[in-house]
Amino acid sequence: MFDTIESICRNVKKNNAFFGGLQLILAGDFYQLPPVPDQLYGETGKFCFQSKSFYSSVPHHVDLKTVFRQEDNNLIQSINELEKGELSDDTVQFINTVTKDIDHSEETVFLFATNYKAKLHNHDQVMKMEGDLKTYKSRDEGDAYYLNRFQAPPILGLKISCKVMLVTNLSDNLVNGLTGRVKELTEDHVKVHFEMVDQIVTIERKLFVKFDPVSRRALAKRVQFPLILAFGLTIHKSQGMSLKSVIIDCEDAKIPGQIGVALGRATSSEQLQVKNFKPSLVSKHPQAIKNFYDCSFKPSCDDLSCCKAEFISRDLEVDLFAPFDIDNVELTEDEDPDDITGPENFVNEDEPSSEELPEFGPSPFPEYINMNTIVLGVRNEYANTPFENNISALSDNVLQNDKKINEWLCQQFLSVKHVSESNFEDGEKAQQKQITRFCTDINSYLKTTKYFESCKDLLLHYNASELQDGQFFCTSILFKLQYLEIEHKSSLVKFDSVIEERTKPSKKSDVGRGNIRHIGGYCVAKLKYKYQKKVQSALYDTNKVSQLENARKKVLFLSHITVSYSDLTASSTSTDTLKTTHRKQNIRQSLTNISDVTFEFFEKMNEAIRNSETFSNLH
Ligand SMILES: Nc1ncnc2c1ncn2[C@@H]1O[C@H](COP(=O)(O)OP(=O)(O)OP(=O)(O)O)[C@@H](O)[C@H]1O
Repeated sequence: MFDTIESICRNVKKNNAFFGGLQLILAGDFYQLPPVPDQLYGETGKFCFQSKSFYSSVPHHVDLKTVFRQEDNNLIQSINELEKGELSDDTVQFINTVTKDIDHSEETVFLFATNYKAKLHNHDQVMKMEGDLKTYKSRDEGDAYYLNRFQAPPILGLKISCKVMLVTNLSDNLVNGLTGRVKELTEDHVKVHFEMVDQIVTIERKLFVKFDPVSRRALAKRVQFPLILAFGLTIHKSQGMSLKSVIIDCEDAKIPGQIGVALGRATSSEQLQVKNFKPSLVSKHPQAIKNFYDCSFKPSCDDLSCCKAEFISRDLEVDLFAPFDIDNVELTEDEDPDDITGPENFVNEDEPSSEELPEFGPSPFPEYINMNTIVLGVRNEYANTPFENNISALSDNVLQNDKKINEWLCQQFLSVKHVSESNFEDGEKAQQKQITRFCTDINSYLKTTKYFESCKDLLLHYNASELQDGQFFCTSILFKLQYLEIEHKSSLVKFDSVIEERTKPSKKSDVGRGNIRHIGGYCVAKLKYKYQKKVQSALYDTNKVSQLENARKKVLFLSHITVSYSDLTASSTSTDTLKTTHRKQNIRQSLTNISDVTFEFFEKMNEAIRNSETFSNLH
């Protein structure tokens, strides 16, 4: 973003100095909330000091050290430590002193870590107010994913006197984030009194568009009043505000700096209440920020002549700091147990050469493969079908021990054996996972040109009138070979011991158990998302009160069985499973982690599924 703005300014001003020669003063605190990535615009969430042109165009760096918003030193120290993710005992102690209920007033603002909680709070507050509720449904068009991300809501429920916030810039002083109270509600407009600018403004519906810069078309459009309820806000939305009375709910806060930003809104600790705080919710920013602040490369502000420097392209190559790449997750080199041997692997394997083929003569097949039985089985399968005659004719050749078809059968048997050897451990009973891989590889083999050509050669040799029928014959043989191989591999251990092993406590590997934990977390996250959507679709609808209550309870329950990643690492007794869950999560650990008790539930469920499998239904 920073580089783009720099380049646009240069182009607009037709001046090759940085930012087209414009003078800039940038103010910011990188220890607050990190940038929000936007895939559509190629924004990876990097900090602006990681932009190529930052150091050349903004050489002077001044630390502002005087705090004006707050006077209470305990509060100031706590905010600083919370933002940096370095908590002292004093700060934890201070937060414990601000957990008591405060007296609510009209001024009190509730802050939440998630949109879901803020929306619910606003719904509850407006429903509690006296007066008629007026709902405004948005007119939507386009992709649901982008529609969900518009600030203006799909249903806006308002009452006279309710607290609202502008979510767009209407003029120089009517800006995004300005709060006010509703004075009048009509079909076409909403009148709002904005106390800060002391203005009563008539607000009309506005068009919101999410534009795709690549295809140059709108992905989603929404027509709605540019307002949201503002009894409760997300911490993100509260950035920049000063609040005289604030209640902060820390539940689900997981972004570095988030709780610090929330406490940083309070002007004093008297009218500050912090709920659901746990030190484990506080995480650190990337090291790149510390590097930025520690940097000694800070020319004084006495000589600003360097700021007049012309744009020199090589300056853009200067890279003083190792870039922080949010996508650069360190993955372990473990082999992913979910990976299955892809078709390419098999296709690239050399097929058994003809020299390896057993001599034609006495049966070259082991005792568990009886070609006559296989071929008769295939013949029976196609009895009373249009393919019956062709398949019978081919079968006859096998039954007459004809050389060509026996060679073909040997070749196919060797191929199946070859795949079997690469999937099953020698002399050990086949596991379900190995069987799945084996079947996948056989399927891949059936798609190879070599297999196709060998069938064609065979069928042309016998003048099979319908090549397609012949293909059915060949493939059926292959499937029967596959089945017999699986049966053989599964029978290496006696059935009794299979049952015994299945009823024994699980002996799965750490990776296997980690996978169960990860899948469990995924299921919980999906369910939670589903019920959150149900809740949101029932807001402000008096016909859906029970649906709302029901779904709300489910979300609450699902929230209770999830834990933050740091809590999990600190308290889990199944730490062996965490390596896998960590590997499967992205750098922010934003996937849902389940508690140990919930994990045990999923493990038992998995065990029950395994136990319900029997030898007879393996195929
Ligand atoms: N020099 C000053 N003298 C008196 N008051 C000041 C001064 N600078 C800022 N303030 C007051 O301090 C409060 C916070 O200022 P401001 O919003 O600029 O800080 P900020 O660093 O942007 O805060 P944040 O990033 O945490 O939102 C405001 O109420 C502002 O009026």
